[in-house]
Amino acid sequence: MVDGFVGSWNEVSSLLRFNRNKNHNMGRKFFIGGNWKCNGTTEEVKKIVTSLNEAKVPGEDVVEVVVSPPYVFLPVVKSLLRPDFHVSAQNCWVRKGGAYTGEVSAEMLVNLAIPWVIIGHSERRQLLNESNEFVGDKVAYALSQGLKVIACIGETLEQREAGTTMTVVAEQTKAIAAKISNWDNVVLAYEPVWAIGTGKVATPAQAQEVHADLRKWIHANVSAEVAASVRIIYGGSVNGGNCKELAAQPDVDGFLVGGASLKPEFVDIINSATVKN
Ligand SMILES: O=C(CO)COP(=O)(O)O
Repeated sequence: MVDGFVGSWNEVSSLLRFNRNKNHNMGRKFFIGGNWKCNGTTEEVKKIVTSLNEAKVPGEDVVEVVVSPPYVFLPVVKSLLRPDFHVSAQNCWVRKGGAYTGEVSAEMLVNLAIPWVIIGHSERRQLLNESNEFVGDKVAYALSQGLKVIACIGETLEQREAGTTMTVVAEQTKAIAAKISNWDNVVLAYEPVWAIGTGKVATPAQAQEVHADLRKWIHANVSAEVAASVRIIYGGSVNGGNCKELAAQPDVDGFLVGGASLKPEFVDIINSATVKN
């Protein structure tokens, strides 16, 4: 009797889980990040916020929207932005603040109630020599302070042409996995370097292939649970024209958008979340 009850409860709960997953893409809410990079004046930033505030987009139950202005504009954007959208910093320091001229600490972001931070963007990896290990340390420290992290990975054109894409992104992910034990507040952004700012977007098949392989890697090296639940978003020349086809890929859980996040087409990209429903 007890066994029968346990059995049927397991059946019911797995059925519930199945239905929930079927409707919501394994429970992974679509995520749209707008990385404004090193762009904007106060006036321009206010204009972008005004147009975002007027935009018609699906509710927070369907899509999570996070915009990432430069540090100096974080307070103004946060104060003006609609409450269903959130803000992110583009970087933070690897440990507690102190004598680190020019840096901004995770504690400061928390103090300003900035919930998200981008870490390991390829522009920082390339231009500022941020290593896999340094990125892993930064992700771990930011999480330890209560921030949510968009952790970026991705291969260069040379590495793709040499057939090492998966090795490269697995190494980058491994360096993060080595430093953290809880992935609940991590979104992984796969951003092939050759696609960033080049207009050369990955094909939906290319993006899907890497995302699916990454999920398999996480399944084997982290856990089945994290593999099923972690959101893997794509970044690199996403625009209003190509977002729907990319969004339709089963392992693409959203986008990290650069150039197009400064333009009205960002709203179309947010609306591509409806492809999943
Ligand atoms: O780097 C990116 C987002 O972080 C992508 O930039 P683009 O969308 O301009 O290619």
